[in-house]
Amino acid sequence: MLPHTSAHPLSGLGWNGERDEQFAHLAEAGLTPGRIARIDRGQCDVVLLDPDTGELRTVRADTRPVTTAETVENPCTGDWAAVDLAAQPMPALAALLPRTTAIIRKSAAKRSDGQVLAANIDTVLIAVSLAAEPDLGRVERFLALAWESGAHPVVALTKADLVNDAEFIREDVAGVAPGATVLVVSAETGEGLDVLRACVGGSTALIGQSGAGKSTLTNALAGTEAMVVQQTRSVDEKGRHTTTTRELIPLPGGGVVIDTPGLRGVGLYGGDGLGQAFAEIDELAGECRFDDCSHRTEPGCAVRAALADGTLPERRWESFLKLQRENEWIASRTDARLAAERAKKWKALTRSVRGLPVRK
Ligand SMILES: Nc1nc2c(ncn2[C@@H]2O[C@H](COP(=O)(O)OP(=O)(O)OP(=O)(O)O)[C@@H](O)[C@H]2O)c(=O)[nH]1
Ligand SMILES: [Zn+2]
Repeated sequence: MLPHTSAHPLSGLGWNGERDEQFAHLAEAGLTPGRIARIDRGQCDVVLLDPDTGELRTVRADTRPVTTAETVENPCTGDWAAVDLAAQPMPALAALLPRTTAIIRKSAAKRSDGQVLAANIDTVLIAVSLAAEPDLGRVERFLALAWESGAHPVVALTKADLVNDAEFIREDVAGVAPGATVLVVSAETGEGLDVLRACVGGSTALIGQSGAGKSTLTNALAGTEAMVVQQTRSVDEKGRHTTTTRELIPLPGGGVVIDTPGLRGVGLYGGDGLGQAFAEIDELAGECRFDDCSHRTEPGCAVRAALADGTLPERRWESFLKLQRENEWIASRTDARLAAERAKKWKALTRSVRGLPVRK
């Protein structure tokens, strides 16, 4: 087993002792750990430590061996995978490690399966431009999605150089973002970037509307060292391949930014992210006289009372109801079931790799 100190060559990409332990059986079977940087129709770019040179490199691998009909289980950017470098005709993914977090998008209104956009994210960085008045409903939607993923949300109000009441707007946004960090930044003047850097250790996924300043923020965070992962020859190809790691961008101080096209403009998918994004409504509902209060006509309704005296703004309540309606259709397919299935598959796989029972 590889030592899991901070000096581990993969630790900058998010590898840690827990993953090292999970991977032990697979390493014994001759597989190499790698982090998926990009998915592309049946294949992916995966960043791994070359077993021969000990250096990081990007390898093109076949994703089909770990692809199933359950789309939410399929490999995505940010997943840690076990790579079979010796597979023919090209390297192939042999297994995915269990995810710590995942950003999931429902694929179409009538279908109940989701698409995983990014996995193993520690922070969801929500970029919101100060160039126009922030759409609080949209911010709330992003926040619910972020909480839902299991990662911690940070809202970056970008382009602060364009306004002179940034702090005022920050307070407004912070008011609809309980539990989240809300920062004011400018890539133009450098304002707030140090604080932002301190907030985005580990793996950060970027979401936000087109033009919100996501690419600019990534560049500011990554600096000129963005491309430390060199493109090198893949095992079975003569030439250099042309794909880049631009969707999994290593940061100079360690950690990565994940910026994939799929993340740009995402919806919601089930669960209690909504409860966290609207924590004060959750709390109010707990104070209603009836446990199953629908907050419409019941006596002793704390939500109605808060709406009446203005402590709960009508806009905030409407926004909550709208997102809740969007979420309802998915309620029967819980994340718990998906997690259980994944754990089952994982056990079966490690067992088959090693031919031994797996420790719990
Ligand atoms: N004044 C000012 N302009 C900025 C700042 N950050 C970004 N911009 C500008 O805003 C525009 C959009 O920035 P991008 O970084 O491309 O935004 P994006 O979110 O990546 O946009 P998409 O790629 O469309 O999703 C560009 O013209 C940037 O130059 C800033 O801090 N200040
Ligand atoms: Zn109520």
